[in-house]
Amino acid sequence: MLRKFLYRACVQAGGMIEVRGVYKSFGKARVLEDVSFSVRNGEVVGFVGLNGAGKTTTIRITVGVLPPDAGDVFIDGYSVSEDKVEASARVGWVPELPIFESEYRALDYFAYLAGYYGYSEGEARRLGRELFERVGIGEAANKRLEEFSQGMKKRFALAVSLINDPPNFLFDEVLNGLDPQGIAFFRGLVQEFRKAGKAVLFSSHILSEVEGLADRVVFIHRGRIVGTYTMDEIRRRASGELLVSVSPLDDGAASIAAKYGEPEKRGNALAVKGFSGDPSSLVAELVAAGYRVAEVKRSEKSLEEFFFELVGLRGDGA
Ligand SMILES: Nc1ncnc2c1ncn2[C@@H]1O[C@H](COP(=O)(O)OP(=O)(O)OP(=O)(O)O)[C@@H](O)[C@H]1O
Repeated sequence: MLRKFLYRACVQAGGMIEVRGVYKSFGKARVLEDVSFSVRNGEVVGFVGLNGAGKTTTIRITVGVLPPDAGDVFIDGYSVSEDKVEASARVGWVPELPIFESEYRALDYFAYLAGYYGYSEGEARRLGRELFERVGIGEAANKRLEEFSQGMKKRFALAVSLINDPPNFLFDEVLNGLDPQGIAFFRGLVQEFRKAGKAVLFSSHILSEVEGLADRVVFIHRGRIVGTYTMDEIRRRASGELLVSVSPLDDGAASIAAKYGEPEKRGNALAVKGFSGDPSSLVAELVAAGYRVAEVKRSEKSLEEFFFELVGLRGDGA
């Protein structure tokens, strides 16, 4: 009780998602093991892992449609196990493959769902038209949901998740199936959410997809959290190495290079991992100290390589 009170005193408009020590098995297969992470208010967090890593299962537990075997999730301080109604009212969810009663017309079904949030029929229809316009399905209000493409279903699910303007959002592979216009719209929406202090978690199996959107990335592999990095850290680490062919290749050269990254000897060159700064300054420093520099080249490590390295796989997934 005190926790909730303190929590609400600290965070008013914004949201907060805290996943704590969650375990889940399906039959004998353990799918989540001690999964813990949090998303603070005003923060957009990418949830990245390969197919089958456990992203959807974590998200379903977080929104309260699947019970954890152990551990708990707190939404704005409310436990999804013990304060289910409060917790789920504070979170919007767009599932990976939204499934709706397909024979309904979009606006009719929206109005029916909005009824759960206390909207009258007329208010619900007004809100529906407004949100459909906002998410780009204004023209399709009277279409049957079975005629919707996967991308349109996602947009519809997004409109539904916006009904009560919750302070927390969970998007499962939301960019998958959206056209470029849809992706641009989603990026804009996430910016708005960030400004409004909402907590946003969105899953993807492609790290480069979350670039430009996420402030931080939580990596999951085989049901375990294997790392959490800010996007800046990822870029720094993935910005790669600078290979400097320098002679003599001695400790003095390495200590100069150490100002720019982590140097290690490789063949007749110094590989400076996590290089940051201007390569020409390093060259100038080496030359001023009496070294000869034959070649300098950057080996760009892509974001995907960073990810594969983190989870201990090669780029081909082997
Ligand atoms: N209801 C279920 N019954 C049995 N196994 C399940 C069930 N749901 C998920 N799994 C298994 O749990 C593991 C994690 O699945 P999950 O859908 O959470 O992964 P994911 O990271 O979301 O993958 P993707 O990127 O493919 O969507 C997989 O091995 C999957 O086969």
